[in-house]
Amino acid sequence: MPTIIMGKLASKIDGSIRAKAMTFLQKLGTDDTTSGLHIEPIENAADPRVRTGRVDNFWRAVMFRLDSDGERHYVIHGIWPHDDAIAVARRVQLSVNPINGLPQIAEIEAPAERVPVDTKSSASRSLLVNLGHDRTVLVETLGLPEYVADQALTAVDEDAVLDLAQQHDGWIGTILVDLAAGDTIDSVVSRMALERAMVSGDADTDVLHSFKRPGAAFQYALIGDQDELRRVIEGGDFGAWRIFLHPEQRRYVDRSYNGPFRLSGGAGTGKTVVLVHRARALARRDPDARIVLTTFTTNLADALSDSVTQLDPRVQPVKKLGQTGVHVTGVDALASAVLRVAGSSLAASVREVLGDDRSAPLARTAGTRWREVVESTGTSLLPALANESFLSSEYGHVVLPNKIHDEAGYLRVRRPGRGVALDRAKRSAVWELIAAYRAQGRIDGSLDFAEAAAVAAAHLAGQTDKPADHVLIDEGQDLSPSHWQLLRALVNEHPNDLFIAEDAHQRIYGTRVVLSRYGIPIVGRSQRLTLNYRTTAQNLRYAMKIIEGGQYADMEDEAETTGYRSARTGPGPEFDAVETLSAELQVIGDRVQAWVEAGTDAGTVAVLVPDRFHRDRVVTALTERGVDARAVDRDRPPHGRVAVMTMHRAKGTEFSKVVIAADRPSPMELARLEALAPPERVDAELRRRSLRYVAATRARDELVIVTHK
Ligand SMILES: Nc1ncnc2c1ncn2[C@@H]1O[C@H](COP(=O)(O)OP(=O)(O)OP(=O)(O)O)[C@@H](O)[C@H]1O
Repeated sequence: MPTIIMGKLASKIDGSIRAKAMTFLQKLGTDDTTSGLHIEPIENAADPRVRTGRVDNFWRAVMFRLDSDGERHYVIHGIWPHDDAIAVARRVQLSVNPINGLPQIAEIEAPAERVPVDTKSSASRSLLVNLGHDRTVLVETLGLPEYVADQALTAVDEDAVLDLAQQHDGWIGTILVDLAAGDTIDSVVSRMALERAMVSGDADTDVLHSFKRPGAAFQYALIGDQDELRRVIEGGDFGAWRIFLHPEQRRYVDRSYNGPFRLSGGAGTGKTVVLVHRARALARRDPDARIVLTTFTTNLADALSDSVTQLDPRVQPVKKLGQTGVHVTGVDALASAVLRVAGSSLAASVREVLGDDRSAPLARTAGTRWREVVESTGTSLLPALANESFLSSEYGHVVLPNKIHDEAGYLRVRRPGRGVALDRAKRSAVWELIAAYRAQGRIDGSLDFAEAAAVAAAHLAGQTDKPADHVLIDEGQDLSPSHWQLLRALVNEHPNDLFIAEDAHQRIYGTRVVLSRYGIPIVGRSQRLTLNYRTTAQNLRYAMKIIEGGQYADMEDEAETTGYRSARTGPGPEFDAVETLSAELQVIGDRVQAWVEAGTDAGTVAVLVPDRFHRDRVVTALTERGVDARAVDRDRPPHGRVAVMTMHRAKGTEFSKVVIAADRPSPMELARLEALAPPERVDAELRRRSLRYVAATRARDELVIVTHK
């Protein structure tokens, strides 16, 4: 039975022939002598291994046949109309790159067709020359084909190198993107896992070996079975993440870590993809393992769960914490699950954390409680401290994790990283409010979300028999100290216990956490992803400007860096300035309607707005114009309808085309910010910027920003 090696290019099959291509490839993978396939060599072909096959009367597949150790492989290069396919088949040549050992398909052109490049005259204006590169290093260290190196060396700026990268799928394009972003040669070699070719032959065995190198996996996949084949073909470009992993992603999926590991990376750099693949890899490696895949909200968990099933239908997420398999859930739901099964033994943990009892620990305290307490308690504190934002953060970062029960304990406790300094009198006044908050909780018998996580953590900390073997966490930047205590307590300390994905620039909730303060030392086990797969270079530049200059720090308390790059290009973001709300609704309607009327699937369009009030107005305005739009809240974005959602809800989603209604803060919001203590205000400003950054990075292709004059 021949093995199919699917190229990424070939997986982007025209929708109209997808079903026929599937039938063709299925038959080929079963028996290449099946009648009707017409697997034929081509006369005078540049590569004697090239074959064409009959998909239907009109379409032909172009492939390479490789025979090694009695096994046959077909590398699928692509599918074209008959005459084009023959022409392509004549001129393509498969070889092993003699420098980096990766497979390379070159098109042998007539000499006149390739315009000679004058690298000398353009050298002074060349981006890559100015970055210190020359032809020798591009060709002899990285293995770029000579003509690609020459073209790259004449490109004057980043855009010109990216344009060239667009013409080369796979490792050549990816290396060019890295070079355009200013990477050193050493870091390109390491990111792409380039290794010197061991054998420089082009025998079938050598070529086959080249397809199995990590650097080739981003472009080629050895298809194991018919189901996988179907997923590759049906998924097309949108499904590429399931099959074609960048060597860097592959490394983080497969590698074993001797303790908690942190993977950071900007929006769209494939962090979630790594988590989902890693969950599957862990489940495959140990079918008895209990794997928890968690994130900040239930919506995000639903999306993660969908991705696990899309990646591999055999890894069906399991419903209950503690079951063998992959359990996908929001972190607060995780806390509730622990409390539910704890039963009567919970009382001791509640007392340990809060110093008192709760009669209904499964009920959640209302989110308005801090405000009510401040309003109903006469306090000597200035509004800069007597507000929900400061108090809930102080409670969550200092009081709960340290299990403080009384004023004396609060007066003694260290408050690292809290920014706002508190003298003794202020601490006493803060404690008075905290005590009032707790007293109300006692009356209700309930716990708030942070308390629930802290109690669940305390309950698990006392157990040796943990409910999980591996915990994988997405959106780590938004989690609170008690979430981290819970996650730490969920799994014993051992290799591959915690794997954390985070992006400091996308923290839109809560206050920053330093992991080592909550029993999660990373020490040297952290890496960053920098290649953005979602956003075009043009839109990425706009998004990066939003966070430029902000003092962001990561979960190890180090300044967060950027240096993100995109392999995709497209139109730059467009801006519409309006004066009134009705003008804004008009502009949003015009943009969305134009896209839909031009044939864009409405389900790939989204409008992102600051709040729910705004959202409902946009939905009404779009509906009145006859555009099928829906407000998205707890449910998944609708198929075939324009999604309208808050920027907070948009976290973790992506669309082809996005309109952002970038409202100015309301006078009330400005007054609220103004009243905060300076460090809190600085942090609130960072979160506001992060929210705009999150929104600006949701579009794959086109972005429109509607601003107020
Ligand atoms: N190896 C890959 N090949 C093709 N597409 C990929 C690859 N890895 C990720 N993608 C795509 O890039 C997009 C972003 O990936 P993902 O959601 O994992 O990024 P992220 O870093 O978690 O983003 P965010 O932080 O914005 O949620 C998705 O559309 C995903 O399918």
